[in-house]
Amino acid sequence: MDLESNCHQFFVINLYPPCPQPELAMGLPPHSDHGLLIILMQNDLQGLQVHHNGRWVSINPLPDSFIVNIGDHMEYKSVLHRAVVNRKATRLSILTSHGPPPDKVVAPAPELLHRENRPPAYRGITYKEYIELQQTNSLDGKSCLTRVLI
Ligand SMILES: O=C(O)CCC(=O)C(=O)O
Ligand SMILES: [Fe+2]
Repeated sequence: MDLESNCHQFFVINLYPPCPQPELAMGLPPHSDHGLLIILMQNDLQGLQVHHNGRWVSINPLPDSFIVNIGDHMEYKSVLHRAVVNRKATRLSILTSHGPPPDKVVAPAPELLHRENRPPAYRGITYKEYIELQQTNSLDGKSCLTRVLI
């Protein structure tokens, strides 16, 4: 397989400086990640929270470990998460995100729809357009997947 033309990798660094009023600020608003697989490392500070059973749960950083997230394009439940800030120290997270090429239209696989005899639940959209949609401020705390539901 020609990996260069069949996938797209992002490298992201998030820097969250100390915040005097963390209860009034948000490091990164709620979202689920685009792409297939996201591998994240962070310094030894809490900040990442996942939405679980209707509430935000803080993820304790484990030394020498990565957090692996499933992205929206895996068609498996991607998790809604956010990053909060703190009063005392700078938090850093570094991640790579792996997805299809930007111009690739991602849509439910016709073979699976046919086998299940079901209409598609999502409209087809290029990976690039999906990322642009995900970066808008109009998601209102919801996963971008809700924007491509039919
Ligand atoms: O800083 C974090 O732990 C989360 C970063 C994140 O969710 C992202 O960049 O998509
Ligand atoms: Fe994320």
